[in-house]
Amino acid sequence: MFDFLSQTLSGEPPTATTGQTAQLDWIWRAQGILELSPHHACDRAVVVSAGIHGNETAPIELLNQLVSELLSGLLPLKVRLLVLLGNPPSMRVNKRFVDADMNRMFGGRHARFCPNGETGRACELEQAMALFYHTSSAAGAIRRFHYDLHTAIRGSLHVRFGLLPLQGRPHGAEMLSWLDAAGLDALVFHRSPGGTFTHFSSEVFQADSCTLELGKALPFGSNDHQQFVGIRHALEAWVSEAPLLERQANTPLKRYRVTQDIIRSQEAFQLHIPADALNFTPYPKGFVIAEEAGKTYRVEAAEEYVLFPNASVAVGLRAGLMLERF
Ligand SMILES: O=C(O)CCC(=O)N[C@@H](CCC(=O)O)C(=O)O
Ligand SMILES: [Zn+2]
Repeated sequence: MFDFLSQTLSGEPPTATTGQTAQLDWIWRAQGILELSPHHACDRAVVVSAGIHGNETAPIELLNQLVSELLSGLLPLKVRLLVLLGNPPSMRVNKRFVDADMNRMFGGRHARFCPNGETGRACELEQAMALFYHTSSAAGAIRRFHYDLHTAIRGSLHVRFGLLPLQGRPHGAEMLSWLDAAGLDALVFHRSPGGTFTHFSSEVFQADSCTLELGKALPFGSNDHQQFVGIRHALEAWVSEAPLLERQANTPLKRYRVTQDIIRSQEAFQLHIPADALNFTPYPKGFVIAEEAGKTYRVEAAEEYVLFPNASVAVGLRAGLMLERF
């Protein structure tokens, strides 16, 4: 039985690209792209992805462990499952990306970037997802889900949280209660379309999709896996259709919506959020968040919370989000 992560990091295909166990069939579709199907019929098609940013290693290790448990028969598989390790070249060098941020390229936006490894990979992942959802539908698995796992650059006042893409239909109740039971601290609702992988799966395939932020980004081998036990159990329960225990956290899940997408549209761009500010730090009305020629971003509500502030993004990309509670 091959180790999916080692195989992906090696850059080589496995000796056999298909196989089966007592419970499932697997197909290695390409580097970092593995499909698993149970022998019995099922109605869910689930995509789990990690490593869209190569330095966010804990979720990559988490998915690798999930694959090992499934392939060894330790965990029963009850859904059709596509496991994606997003950006192997950036995983090899422990960087968020090699040339450009892939999580701004989905939904065909890769065509707007200078062609590079990430534009090609974003296109390959879109096609792998399309093939998976279509073949799953043909096999009767018509309920689509996508969880894209990340860790953040900064520390955070909410350690574990989900980001839900903008969509024209309500977010699925089953996914929302799973996120609650998984012990997340907060949910953030986007209010504009984006080039993220979850926006793509939600918009194009009507999947119930969520970006999961699970802690702070650290290199391979440096993660404290105790911090990821809750989400590991939640993912195991999801793919094996086992009941998930009630939420263990003693505070209810908080809800935020995006009030402002801070875009760096020029080279000369100043962000007034200190380097050590944690995600979800509140700022008062009137506070100047960022400035560039002809544009000043200010806190407009009584209080807004900052998320993912980053002045060094490429021109044209998101340099942070401002949020409000609701
Ligand atoms: O810590 C940071 O600055 C970024 C962490 C990260 O990669 N977050 C995702 C969120 C995607 C979303 O908005 O759904 C990203 O920025 O791509
Ligand atoms: Zn990320």
